[in-house]
Amino acid sequence: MRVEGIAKRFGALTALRDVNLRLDKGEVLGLIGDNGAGKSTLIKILCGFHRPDSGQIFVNGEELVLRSVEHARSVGIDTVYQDLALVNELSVYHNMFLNRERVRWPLLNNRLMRRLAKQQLDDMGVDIPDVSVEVAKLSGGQRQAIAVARSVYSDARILLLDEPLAAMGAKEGSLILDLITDLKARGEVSIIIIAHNYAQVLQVCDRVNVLQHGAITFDKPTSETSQQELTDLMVAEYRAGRAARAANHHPTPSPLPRAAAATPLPRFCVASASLLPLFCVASAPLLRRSRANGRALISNPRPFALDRRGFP
Ligand SMILES: Nc1ncnc2c1ncn2[C@@H]1O[C@H](COP(=O)(O)OP(=O)(O)OP(=O)(O)O)[C@@H](O)[C@H]1O
Repeated sequence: MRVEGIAKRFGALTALRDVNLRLDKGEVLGLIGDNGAGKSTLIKILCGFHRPDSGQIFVNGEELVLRSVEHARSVGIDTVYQDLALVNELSVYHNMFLNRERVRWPLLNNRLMRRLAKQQLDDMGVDIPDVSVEVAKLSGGQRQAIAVARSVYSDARILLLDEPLAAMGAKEGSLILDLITDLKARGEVSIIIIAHNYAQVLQVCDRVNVLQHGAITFDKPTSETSQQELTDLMVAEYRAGRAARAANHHPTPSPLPRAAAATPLPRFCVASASLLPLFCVASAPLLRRSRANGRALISNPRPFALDRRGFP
């Protein structure tokens, strides 16, 4: 896959400015970048969810104008999102064949789907003893593995993994890393992985790209870079961003007193305040009378008089 000059704006915000990227056959490419750098936006463009404002995508040398996620799938580009798009209430095998169910007319061929799902998961080294169990009962790592296996067995040739290792413990994470290593060894699928853990990126990827300011600013084989270099890049980016924000920031000491001093009191406030003594004097007799009535009622409680309809 080759991506040239991809740009994407959301209103006034430029998410991607000029992205150029290549993914070789059978390669695992790590895509890293700060929060909000545009990584997910790029993945969503590559899987047909967003239309880019400009730029081109080529697969096997041919330009592709992706119309939808289904269109991207039909040409072999599939995505595993952070939320995995699994149906918790369905079994593992039903999820594996979601949208491409095997049918023995007029019924679902559950037996065949069960057998194939078990076989496919075993092939990929994913250990799920019972594929009839509901997906909701599995661990995060197992669920992620099912989502990946589903994409691989739906004939995806390009797999886009949006933070597949996020929020996973060491054991679950290593299940996915093993799975990706396995896929890499087969060489049939090319993979882009978004990840924030540089150690894992270096462990599993062939090459790493850094997305900054809406463009790819760093492209190296993982064998030629290190966790330190990637961390330094990100820290430098963070410091540059903070310095830019500080340069644009005009400090205002305690905004409330300043605003109060700067803004004159509205005229109606001044008028109401000056009328307050007059109001107190005028309402004093009324107040005295109502207090007297209250005292009289307390000392001599009277039952309510009821009218003819029985209302007080
Ligand atoms: N649908 C949208 N509408 C408006 N703005 C969006 C939309 N999607 C993304 N953005 C904005 O585009 C920018 C890039 O977002 P994106 O999610 O691609 O970043 P990211 O690099 O994946 O971040 P993270 O690592 O935090 O997931 C952000 O400023 C985000 O707020």
